[in-house]
Amino acid sequence: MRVLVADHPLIAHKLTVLRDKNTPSPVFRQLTEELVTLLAYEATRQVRVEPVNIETPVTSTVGTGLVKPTPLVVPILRAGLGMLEGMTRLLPTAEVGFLGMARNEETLEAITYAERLPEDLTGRQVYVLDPMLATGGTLIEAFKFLFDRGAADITCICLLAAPEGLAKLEAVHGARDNVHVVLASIDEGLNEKSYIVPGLGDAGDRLYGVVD
Ligand SMILES: O=P(O)(O)OC[C@H]1O[C@H](OP(=O)(O)OP(=O)(O)O)[C@H](O)[C@@H]1O
Ligand SMILES: O=c1cc[nH]c(=O)[nH]1
Ligand SMILES: [Mg+2]
Repeated sequence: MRVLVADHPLIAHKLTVLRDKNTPSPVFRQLTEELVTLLAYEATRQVRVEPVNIETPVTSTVGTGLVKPTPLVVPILRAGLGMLEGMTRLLPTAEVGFLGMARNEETLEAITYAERLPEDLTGRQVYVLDPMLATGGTLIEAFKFLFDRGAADITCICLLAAPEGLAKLEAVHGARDNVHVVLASIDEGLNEKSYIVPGLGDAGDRLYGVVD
């Protein structure tokens, strides 16, 4: 498993505004999209490409095309949905599948309440979108789902991770060279409610303004 924390002053700045409890939902949504586009630039470094022959107005040349089938992007509802637009802006031909998952805030168990993915993911590159990696329970379930269907490799883009969640993911997938996590920040840790500290609060609530 490879973990990459994107190191860029604009990412740090946008993340700071996102963390601020006074940032309203419309600004939060806009910043989330912008951050994802910046992180996606790093996360897609290993996207599969092949040579393609094209004609420019001047001559024939060999360029670069995405290998088909193109990658599958999987936002984890709700909060991951706020990252979709920022991702598809960079990868407009990607297909999109959906996983609806919610963490039970008492047991911290991740429950899957919706799934709309291709049955067969054999050989596919998959990009999972979820802003928060807290205990890691949600991503471990999501990755299991995708690998069980044959996904070849998984790159997850998150905004924040807690060291505890990363360690849990590492314990399950550490030996794999086909799991990548791209982040804007590794925060200090989890509080007594397993929220990320300093964090940004509940990402779904802040994106959509509904407190659950
Ligand atoms: O690493 P974990 O401890 O599993 O927690 C992280 C999960 O919690 C949040 O979703 P939530 O369950 O709040 O659902 P929501 O997106 O509908 O708000 C977040 O978007 C992750 O999916
Ligand atoms: O800090 C956290 C932890 C889980 N889910 C969130 O949205 N935020
Ligand atoms: Mg939530």
